[in-house]
Amino acid sequence: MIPGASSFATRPSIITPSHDLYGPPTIWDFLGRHPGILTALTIIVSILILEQTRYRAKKQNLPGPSWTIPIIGKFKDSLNPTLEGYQKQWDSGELSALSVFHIFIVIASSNQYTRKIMNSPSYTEPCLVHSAKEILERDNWVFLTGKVHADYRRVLNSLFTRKSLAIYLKIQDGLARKTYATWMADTSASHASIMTKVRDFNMETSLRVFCGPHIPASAVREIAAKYWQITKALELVNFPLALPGTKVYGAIQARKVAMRWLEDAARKSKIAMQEGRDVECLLDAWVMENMTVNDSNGKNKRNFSDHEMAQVVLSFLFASQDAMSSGIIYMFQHLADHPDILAKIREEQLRVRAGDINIPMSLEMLDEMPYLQACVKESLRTKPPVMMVPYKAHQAFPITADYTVPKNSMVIPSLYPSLMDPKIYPSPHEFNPDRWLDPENSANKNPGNYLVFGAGAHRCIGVEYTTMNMATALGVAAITMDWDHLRTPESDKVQVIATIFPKDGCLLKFTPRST
Ligand code: HEM
Repeated sequence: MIPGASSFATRPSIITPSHDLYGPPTIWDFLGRHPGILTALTIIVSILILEQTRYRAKKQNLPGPSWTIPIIGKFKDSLNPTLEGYQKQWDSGELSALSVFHIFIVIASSNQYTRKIMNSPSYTEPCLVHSAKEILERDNWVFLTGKVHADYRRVLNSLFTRKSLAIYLKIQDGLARKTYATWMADTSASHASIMTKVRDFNMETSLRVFCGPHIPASAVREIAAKYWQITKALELVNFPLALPGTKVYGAIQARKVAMRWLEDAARKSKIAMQEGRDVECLLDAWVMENMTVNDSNGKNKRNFSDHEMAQVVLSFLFASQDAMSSGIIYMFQHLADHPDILAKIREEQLRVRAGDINIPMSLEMLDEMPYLQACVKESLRTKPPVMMVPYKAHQAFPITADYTVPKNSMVIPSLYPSLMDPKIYPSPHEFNPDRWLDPENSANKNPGNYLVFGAGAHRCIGVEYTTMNMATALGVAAITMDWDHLRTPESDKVQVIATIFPKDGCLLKFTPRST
């Protein structure tokens, strides 16, 4: 008897199969005849087991799925994010875990851990969404960290001084009036989604504030039209390769178009300032700032190239286009749904303007409009355009005594739960600007919960700019227009596209203000 034959009789051999003797061919017979396939399968199975083992080792006791979908992980969910999905994740724990395309992700929901992530630069740094480096280019200043970041940011802070803001405010006021006139002139439209209207309005405002007369109207239209490609690519994790047909590829093409115009604007701004023309926009303010610094202190000369200046403007567009559009859309929706609050805004507007609705908004006037400012603050709190900010742990980060975020993981502070904390903001979903008017209110007593603009070294550089722009857009709207909201079952549902928008697109009808 052949040694081992008895075992062959009970278990078909993968070495010497005999169909006649042992019944129909099995998978083992097949693999026995194709050892290459067997090896490949063994390798794949080992990789999959390793993937699960590594995921579980990183996750430890954190809430989250106990195994990850091979290779893609939660990629499908990240393609179609919903507020409900995020809420489920936040509800699962102060820290929770998941994995997408082998990227291990820790999500923080509590105010304590959220702030800790944003204030621990020795362990963490912002990484924005996965596609951001492809879209903005890797050498964009927003990816700097530590001292180089702080130094660069100091230069950019000088573009948001009160003197510069006053120049931008004039542009914002003028464009709001011009834009609203076209919205009201459109008598054909009954209630219609304001998504595109507001995005175009916001893009024109941004580009005129940033580039002034140095960018032609055709370029503003072209960038506005192409920018949607960038918005669409802002998913937490994208398909890893920027191949033609992918969203990231489309976004890169849009960036190239925008950068050509922005570089051209930087070049023209330098010429205009050298010719002694007035400062009319952010680029002009920057060029003048450089010229002044260079005159008084030749040693610390830092001349920014057209490309660098264009990259900064692109980073501002990137940071503001979706967030500001979301903020303005929700502001219109909130005020349409709260006519009593809109009436108080109007009363304040007329009082500060001494009845003259044609006076352009100024910083001094804004200072005298606390109710308007409270409405902007509350609108951003109840519908924060940015709900989470992706960071990366550049080294193992002991976030709690029991858990260390592994090096190179994504670690995501969530802003939304802090802004909805019922202990700080009773009836958190209620749009209640009054909570900001009483200095003793828990909202004012706990500024650390107001995370609309983030916290720490990378806190939004455009906070004052944003507040001023939104207040102007709303103040001018309140005195020049009436707007009616067609509420639908989707009005209060949230659609997540980079930021958040009402699911029905916010259906409004604008008419000239009758009184
Ligand atoms: C409603 C409007 C806006 C919201 C809700 C918003 C929110 C945010 C948030 C949450 C961050 C991340 C902060 C962090 O990591 O701690 C951020 C960063 C940033 N924002 Fe805004 N933002 C808005 C408008 C703007 C505007 C208008 C500009 C430019 C004019 C701007 C420029 C930036 C920049 C450059 C950063 C990165 C700062 C850095 O890394 O140093 N943002 N913003």
